[in-house]
Amino acid sequence: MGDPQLVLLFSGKRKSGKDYICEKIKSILVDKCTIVRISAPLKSCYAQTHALDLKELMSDGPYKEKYRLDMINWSDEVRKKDPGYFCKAACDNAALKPVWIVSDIRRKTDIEWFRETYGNKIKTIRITAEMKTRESRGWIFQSGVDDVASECDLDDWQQWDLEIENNDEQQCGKAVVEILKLVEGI
Ligand SMILES: Nc1ncnc2c1ncn2[C@@H]1O[C@H](COP(=O)(O)OP(=O)(O)OP(=O)(O)O)[C@@H](O)[C@H]1O
Repeated sequence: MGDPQLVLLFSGKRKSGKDYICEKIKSILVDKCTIVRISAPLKSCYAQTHALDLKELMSDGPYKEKYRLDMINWSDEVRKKDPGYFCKAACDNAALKPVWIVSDIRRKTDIEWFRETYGNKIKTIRITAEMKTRESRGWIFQSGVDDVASECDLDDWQQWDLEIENNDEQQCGKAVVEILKLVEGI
């Protein structure tokens, strides 16, 4: 594993647009960055141990939603033994680039692991969108998913380097400008 110069940690509720914004940043920074998904080793390990289709699980469709609840519960068991397990696995597999875009930070323990590992190279970014926006993007409240730690643990965390709203393209454009300021000089 090579160390990056800057690690951008993105958090947000389901359908707030984490992936969408991370892909936009990636399309601008291109070879300077890579997207790191904590969900990647998590899903690959889950698919392997449960004999499931990893490609479908990685996509943004009904297959992922069908298994989300069970995956959350299974991954919680792994985290109980080692809270940084999936963060470390994701970083071990990440490409050597100056900027890492971690698209799916969900827990305080995720941030703690990155802080312990990468120190002041980390910047934390919270993406928010109104409930009606998230609904228009397909979000439907699901008990056991939207009311548990994987979705709510960072709701009361207040040390974000950047808090951005993503309800429309205009806000998204502003957000991208703010995020790119964090990358200046790298
Ligand atoms: N600013 C935007 N303008 C238009 N569409 C958007 C915008 N932001 C997100 N979307 C769309 O909303 C949907 C959800 O976005 P995305 O998958 O990025 O959310 P997410 O926060 O990663 O969700 P999840 O946690 O469920 O993976 C996608 O179809 C995406 O294209």
